[in-house]
Amino acid sequence: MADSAQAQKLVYLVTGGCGFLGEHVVRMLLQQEPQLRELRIFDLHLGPWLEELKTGPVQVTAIQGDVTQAHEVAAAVAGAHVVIHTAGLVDVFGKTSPETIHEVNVQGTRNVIEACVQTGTRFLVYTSSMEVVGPNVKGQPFYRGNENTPYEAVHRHPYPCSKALAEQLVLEANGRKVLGGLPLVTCALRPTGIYGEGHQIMRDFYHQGLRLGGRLFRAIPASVEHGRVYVGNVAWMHVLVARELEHRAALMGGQVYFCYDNSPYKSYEDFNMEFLGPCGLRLVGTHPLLPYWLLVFLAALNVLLQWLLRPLLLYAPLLNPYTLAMANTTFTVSTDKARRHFGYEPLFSWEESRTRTIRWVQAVEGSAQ
Ligand SMILES: NC(=O)c1ccc[n+]([C@@H]2O[C@H](COP(=O)([O-])OP(=O)(O)OC[C@H]3O[C@@H](n4cnc5c(N)ncnc54)[C@H](O)[C@@H]3O)[C@@H](O)[C@H]2O)c1
Ligand SMILES: C[C@@H](CO)CCC[C@@H](C)[C@H]1CC[C@H]2[C@@H]3[C@H](O)C=C4C[C@@H](O)CC[C@]4(C)[C@H]3CC[C@]12C
Repeated sequence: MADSAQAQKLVYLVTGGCGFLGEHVVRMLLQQEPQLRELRIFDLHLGPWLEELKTGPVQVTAIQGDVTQAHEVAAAVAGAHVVIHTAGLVDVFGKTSPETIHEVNVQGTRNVIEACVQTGTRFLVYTSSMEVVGPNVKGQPFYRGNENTPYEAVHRHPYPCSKALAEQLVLEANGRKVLGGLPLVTCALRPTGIYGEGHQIMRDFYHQGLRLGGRLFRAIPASVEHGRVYVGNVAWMHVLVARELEHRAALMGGQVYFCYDNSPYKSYEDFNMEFLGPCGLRLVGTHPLLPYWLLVFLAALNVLLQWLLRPLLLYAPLLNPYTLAMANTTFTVSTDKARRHFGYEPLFSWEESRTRTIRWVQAVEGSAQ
């Protein structure tokens, strides 16, 4: 693929290309992949910003479609050299049913794999998640672990269950013969908590802080480390993996890679303050202001309220037993596997990631006034 004879010859498909991560992958591909001839963007909801991309040298094809519909996926995949499958239902707040999460994340991924096999697409990059590993239901810490660190990955929540099943399907599909007889090459990227421009939960915390008079209240001990990675670096990893899969198929096929960069190890709340602080918010308390048992109680109460109110409205607050466990369990990554296997170095330094995210929050602030 590196031959100059093949310059501007490649067709890529990004599923979920209008999501938070997907948009960054799309923009990164257009900036950093000189061999791109056509970029297909497949999503349930197409963003208006796609229009501005259509004036460049690469043909941008927007496809409104549903990954749960095998025929729609097959039509989008046909003729693509590489598929980057980021589409998924990211729901840890009980907004959607477990069945729907399974349908989109697991059956949707199965449809993508089958479409590759049936139409002859050889390279598939899957956006998995740290949650495929943990934190597990026992709340055991994963302290600066890597892809080989032993950890009991046991889940009950529909979202991590679905991501784990989908990842397994993708890895097992590595080596399957696609139309034409050549082997499918797959791999999975596992981001930790992604942050950056477009991060909805950061926006929610920001607005919550504004409603509380510029304050947020510490709920989680500062000593609990939570892994975070900048969206631009996650997108860059996807671009690199997609590019290198053909050249290093034997090494990279069937592999998993955590997504990492130089973002500091901090608690979830302290990390958010790196951006919300410069935007005028203050985190009150050096220790959690409420005892942990009370948070557990409030989280359980939210589940009950969600269930009681379901016939009337969707009550989906940030705090529930699962999100509390996630925020309250150390889970951080320290690895260089991506560097060793495909030469990954973060494209954005921590300072730049931070500055970009702060600028984005400030713009959100401007637009909210
Ligand atoms: N946000 C994070 O912190 C994080 C961390 C680890 C992994 N991930 C994974 O990264 C991927 C992208 O997550 P995100 O945070 O950008 O979420 P997102 O919700 O912003 O983006 C997901 C996109 O998928 C699309 N989509 C959903 N259902 C679809 C369907 N049935 N058919 C077609 N498209 C559909 C949505 O419209 C959306 O544009 C997901 O697979 C998620 O599991 C996210
Ligand atoms: C107890 C609250 C007091 O402030 C804090 C609640 C925070 C939670 C809403 C978030 C804590 C950890 C987050 C998750 C994590 O960063 C990794 C994720 C993986 C990814 O695949 C999807 C998003 C998420 C589940 C992310 C969601 C929000 C948290 C649970």
